Amino acid sequence: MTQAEKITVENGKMNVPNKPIIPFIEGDGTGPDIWAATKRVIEAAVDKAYNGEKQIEWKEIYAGQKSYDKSGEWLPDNTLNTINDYKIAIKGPLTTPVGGGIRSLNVALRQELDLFTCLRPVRYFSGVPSPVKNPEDVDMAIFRENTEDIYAGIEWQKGTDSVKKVIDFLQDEMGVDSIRFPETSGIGIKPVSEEGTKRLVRAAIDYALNEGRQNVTLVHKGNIMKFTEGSFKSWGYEVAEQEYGNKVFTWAEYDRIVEKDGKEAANKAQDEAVAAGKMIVKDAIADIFLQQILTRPKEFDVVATMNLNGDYISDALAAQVGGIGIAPGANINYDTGHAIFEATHGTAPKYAGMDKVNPSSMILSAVLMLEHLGWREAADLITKAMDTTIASKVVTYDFARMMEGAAEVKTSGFGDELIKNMD
Ligand SMILES: NC(=O)C1=CN([C@@H]2O[C@H](COP(=O)(O)OP(=O)(O)OC[C@H]3O[C@@H](n4cnc5c(N)ncnc54)[C@H](OP(=O)(O)O)[C@@H]3O)[C@@H](O)[C@H]2O)C=CC1
Ligand SMILES: O=C(O)CCC(=O)C(=O)O
Ligand SMILES: [Mg+2]
Repeated sequence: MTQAEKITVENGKMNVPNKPIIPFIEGDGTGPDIWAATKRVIEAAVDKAYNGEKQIEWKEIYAGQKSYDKSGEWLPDNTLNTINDYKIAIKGPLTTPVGGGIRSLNVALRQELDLFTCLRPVRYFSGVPSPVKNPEDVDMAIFRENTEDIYAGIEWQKGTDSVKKVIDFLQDEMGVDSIRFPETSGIGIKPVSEEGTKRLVRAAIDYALNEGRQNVTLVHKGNIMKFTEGSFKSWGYEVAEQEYGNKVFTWAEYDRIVEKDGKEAANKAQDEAVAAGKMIVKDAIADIFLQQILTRPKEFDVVATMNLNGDYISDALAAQVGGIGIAPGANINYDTGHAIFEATHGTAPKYAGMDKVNPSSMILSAVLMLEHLGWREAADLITKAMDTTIASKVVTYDFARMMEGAAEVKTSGFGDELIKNMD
């Protein structure tokens, strides 16, 4: 029997043994339902692809309610240390209360392990019911910065001594006179750094070039938040031009040519760059971008954006290809090789324990994990089974309610169906 071993990373190269130990967090709410189906599907695919030559040994680690009930801790050090040590993990969603209580454990995992990219690929599976006319036009990969922004949760509550101190400082020492209601305001801080932006944009450009994509769009609200979102745009263009100059043509370059030689010259330069096989790096302001991905999604391939924008954009795009039930994700540090794979959606608490929700988001996150491990044969088996199963209209409630002639199955039943359709 093959000995189970840790995945290691040496000189930036990941070594995956035939029997890697992979930690998992079951998650809160519907997490246990979707994890049970996901685990069975992964095991069946690996078994089928490698005839027992490869196998995953699962190692349960704890976070969220299950952890709190067990040890009184929401996110024990042991969980962080284990992921740090074993490099790759997969998790179900974890609850974050609104307006008080603990801060997001999901965000804490990303920050503590410095998983600076949240990669969320969004593509259409034929037959999935969608609210738009041409959902197949959506094929985008979102690179969401995962450690900074207003999402970092640096904020002070209204009426506390701390918020008073911050407001006094802003008014007395920084000359701020635009806090509309200082006595009743809470305050949040939005850190966005050059370092954080550049490593994220670098990851997005590398991905786009490797995947042969045509463009990367930097999405920001830099007209309003000039030194955070606006700087994200400038630093993004900087990294594109300084590090990928011979492989990309940027809209910053386009604008410089317009200024110097006019629009015709800029259009000509862009056409020549595209003809020479260069990839376009462009940008869009976040509000209009949300309209454009709906009206002309074909124009966007890879999206690089900040944390909060990325959160909104990923749920919005998921809706276009059939909803959050089929939206996978991965939190990755491309420098250290650490990664946690997780669905885009949350705990969907009203369905907890009902064996009802769609496990596809978590299963497709597992596909990303298998691809990350280099186990493409197993990943492809699952993706193909997903195609076949959806085409046969055997689906969970979320798709069944929008699909004519569907046979509704439970979470576990959808897992069974995928396993049956693996060939
Ligand atoms: N990474 C993570 O762990 C995340 C955690 N969360 C947390 O999850 C909790 C609940 O968040 P909430 O805003 O309700 O968002 P959720 O994503 O949990 O659920 C919202 C709705 O989306 C649909 N949905 C979600 N998951 C599925 C699925 N697997 N299959 C089919 N439909 C699904 C359901 O729609 P319908 O009602 O129409 O059937 C559900 O009611 C919060 O505490 C939040 O902070 C949120 C996002 C990510
Ligand atoms: O951490 C949470 O509870 C929400 C996170 C979230 O919505 C996301 O990462 O997409
Ligand atoms: Mg979200």
